[in-house]
Amino acid sequence: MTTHVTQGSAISPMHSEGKGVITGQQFLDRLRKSPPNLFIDGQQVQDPTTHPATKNMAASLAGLYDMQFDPATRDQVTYEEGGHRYGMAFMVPRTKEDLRRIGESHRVRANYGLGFLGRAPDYMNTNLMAAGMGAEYFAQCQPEGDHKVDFAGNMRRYYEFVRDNDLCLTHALTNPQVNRAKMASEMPDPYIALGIVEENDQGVVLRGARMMATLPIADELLVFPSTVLKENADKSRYAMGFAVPCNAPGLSFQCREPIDVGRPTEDHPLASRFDEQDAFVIFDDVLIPWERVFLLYDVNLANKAYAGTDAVLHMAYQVVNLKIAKTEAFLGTAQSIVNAIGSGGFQHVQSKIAEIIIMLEIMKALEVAAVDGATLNRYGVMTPARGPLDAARNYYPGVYARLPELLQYLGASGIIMMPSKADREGPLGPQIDKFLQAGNATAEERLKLFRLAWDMSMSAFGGRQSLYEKFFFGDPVRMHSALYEVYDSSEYVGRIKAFLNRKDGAQ
Ligand SMILES: Cc1cc2nc3c(=O)[nH]c(=O)nc-3n(C[C@H](O)[C@H](O)[C@H](O)COP(=O)(O)OP(=O)(O)OC[C@H]3O[C@@H](n4cnc5c(N)ncnc54)[C@H](O)[C@@H]3O)c2cc1C
Repeated sequence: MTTHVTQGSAISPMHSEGKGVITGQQFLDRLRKSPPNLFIDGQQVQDPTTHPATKNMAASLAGLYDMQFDPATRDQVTYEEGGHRYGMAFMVPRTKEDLRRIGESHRVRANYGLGFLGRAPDYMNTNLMAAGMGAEYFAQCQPEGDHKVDFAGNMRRYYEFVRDNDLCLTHALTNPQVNRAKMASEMPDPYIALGIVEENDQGVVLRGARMMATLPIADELLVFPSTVLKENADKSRYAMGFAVPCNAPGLSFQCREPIDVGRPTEDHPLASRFDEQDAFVIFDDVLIPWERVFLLYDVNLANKAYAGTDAVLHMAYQVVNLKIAKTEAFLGTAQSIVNAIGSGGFQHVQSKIAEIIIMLEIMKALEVAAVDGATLNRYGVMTPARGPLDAARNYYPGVYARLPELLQYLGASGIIMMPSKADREGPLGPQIDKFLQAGNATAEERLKLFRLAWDMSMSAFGGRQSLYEKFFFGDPVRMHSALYEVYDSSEYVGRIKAFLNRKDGAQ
């Protein structure tokens, strides 16, 4: 591999240029000035704000940033502290009311993308808030060599750095899917999985790859300790937690084939706006300055970091709110289709809409229960209850596939017979207007609606969403196992035992 260690100083020291929220334009300017090292179709993206595959997503992110200044949403998505205004996901909740405010902010921001923007910046921001508050957790770790590092201070300062500059973060947790029967150290090359090459006075040098980073159109990559290490040893070169700018020397993001293929928003209403991209992340001897390192070598600490800081619960709280917004979008679209073609009188149609309502109400109830059962954690952070959030993040991936399926059942041929905007404006326009009108809408309105349903459920965009919902919070199989491991059912086991041994009047 090429050595970039000598160029390591290219990563500037962390300092806060700003103090709080930025506008969409400021976000775009920053992205243009320091573009992430993205590769698409064999070429490096010079400017993600103008590249055809990324410019619309960059513009959509800018729209999210602008919500922080829009009088209609400003107070919902930002908060004030010490004379500065910050994004709401950075707020440290001290009360249940604070948690409710944060939840509302998550939903307002999620509605902007109808819940289809999986990794809007709030996801990582809320992770950092919890990690920053739980920074003490990282004080337990020390590097191998002579370098004494204040990991806890680094974590805390990094949270403040991201908050103060209103940065957009992506993250990458899993190692390449080369051979899941083997440990990272047993691969054909010890640096297929991301590993530590050396420590030096400037920082730590990393080599290898990570499998997936959604939203690589970002300022920084966070590799927060993950729970996927299989190493048996207490110490491992594969255990780490750090952050790095997405334009760091030696760091590359190999993006998947774009889903935004340049069609008008009327034709591809979601893909043309919210192709957040997924990238394979390659580290070619990347130097991570010490101030950006949070944990090294300690497998046990790495594996338990999400739980040890409660970051997982705050992230799951963002997720449950996001999924509420997404389910509401499915319900709104499904009901609009039914209204459009006049099928609402059929009993099985009502039953299909009812299925969506039930999913939505379950998710809403779990959100309420998570706040209701919230408690202050050992770092003084009001933390949503684990039980309802575990239920939500295990429930939703299991039922999600039914949502696009229901749209297909309700829309039937309408979801495929959708002439494009160009067709509508072409020679057959008058016929399209006549034959493809809806019971309650013009052909234009009807086609826009059905194209949205198609992008939700059948297009390349919809297909990726189906995969995303299965895996974005982890492998559902292992998540179920984890739930089995942590859930305390001893009270109920005891009750059954007592019942079996009960001596009562019945014979
Ligand atoms: C669209 C999309 C976006 C994503 N975005 C991100 C992101 O932004 N950041 C990020 O870090 N990750 C992201 N992920 C990755 C996600 O975290 C993983 O997909 C998930 O953790 C599963 O890991 P894997 O994909 O490597 O699957 P694998 O671990 O390779 O699993 C493949 C199959 O083997 C089975 N399997 C493998 N090992 C075991 C085992 N030990 N026990 C039982 N079964 C096993 C699995 O059940 C599955 O059926 C994304 C994934 C997708 C699909």
